[in-house]
Amino acid sequence: MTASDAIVRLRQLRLERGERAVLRGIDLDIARGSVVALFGPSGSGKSTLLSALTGELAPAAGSVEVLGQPVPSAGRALLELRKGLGVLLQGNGLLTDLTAAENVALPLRMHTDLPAPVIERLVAMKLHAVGLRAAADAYPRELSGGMARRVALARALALDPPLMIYDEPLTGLDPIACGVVMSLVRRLNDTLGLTSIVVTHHVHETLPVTDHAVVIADGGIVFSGTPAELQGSTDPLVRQFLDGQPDGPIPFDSRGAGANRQDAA
Ligand SMILES: Nc1ncnc2c1ncn2[C@@H]1O[C@H](COP(=O)(O)OP(=O)(O)OP(=O)(O)O)[C@@H](O)[C@H]1O
Repeated sequence: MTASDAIVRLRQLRLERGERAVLRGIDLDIARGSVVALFGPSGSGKSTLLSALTGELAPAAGSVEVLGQPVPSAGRALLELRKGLGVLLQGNGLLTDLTAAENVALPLRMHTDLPAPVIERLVAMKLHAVGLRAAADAYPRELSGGMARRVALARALALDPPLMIYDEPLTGLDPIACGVVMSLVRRLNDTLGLTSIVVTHHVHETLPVTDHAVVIADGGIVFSGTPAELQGSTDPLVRQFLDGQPDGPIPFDSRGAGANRQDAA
């Protein structure tokens, strides 16, 4: 992969929470146009890694480049970079007293000076993209969990960000809604020319739409490759995670174990 193919480049990245290194020595390139799944046991540092991409957490060492530039630590430059990131956080974050359309319009109202009729048209397009144009006037409480997630997705897409970041997009959804959301992630990625990073525990629902899978555990990347390579992996850490075994190299309480390892690092 050449530098221009990578939309995210991490080099010898070390991320700390408090005094403790959650991740260290992370090298990773994410190819433009790909859907990349980031897996790992609870507490392994997936959300922490996302925080580094969005500039919420500065590296303790190493570098983070997103959209071809080092992530600024603060100020206007960081706000500008964030406009290029569509982030769907855990939970939908929809405002309950606004309709679906009003929720999707929020980022456009906040970050652009577009006239109201243009915003209305853009909102209709985004809702159409997630298959919910007819639900424009519904309030979040009137939507199913899967529909609400898709409205949140439309809102994350509002400013046409080239990079989408999904943190646990399937939590709380039934299997059918999981399938719908993951197919949508893939379809939007391809039709809109995006790059997508999906952090999730839902390995089996996610792998079919994924180009590249990364597993983090024990403070580092323990696997990086295609879904087929992941499924064929014989690495005990990877197998334990994939097969959901309680006993294995990853201690059951991975948060505590990580803390101990870092003390030694
Ligand atoms: N704001 C914070 N302050 C201090 N420690 C934190 C903070 N956020 C996360 N941590 C710690 O950092 C470690 C990694 O947490 P993180 O949330 O990144 O893991 P995760 O892989 O996303 O977990 P999960 O799958 O449960 O969401 C954990 O030990 C967690 O307790």
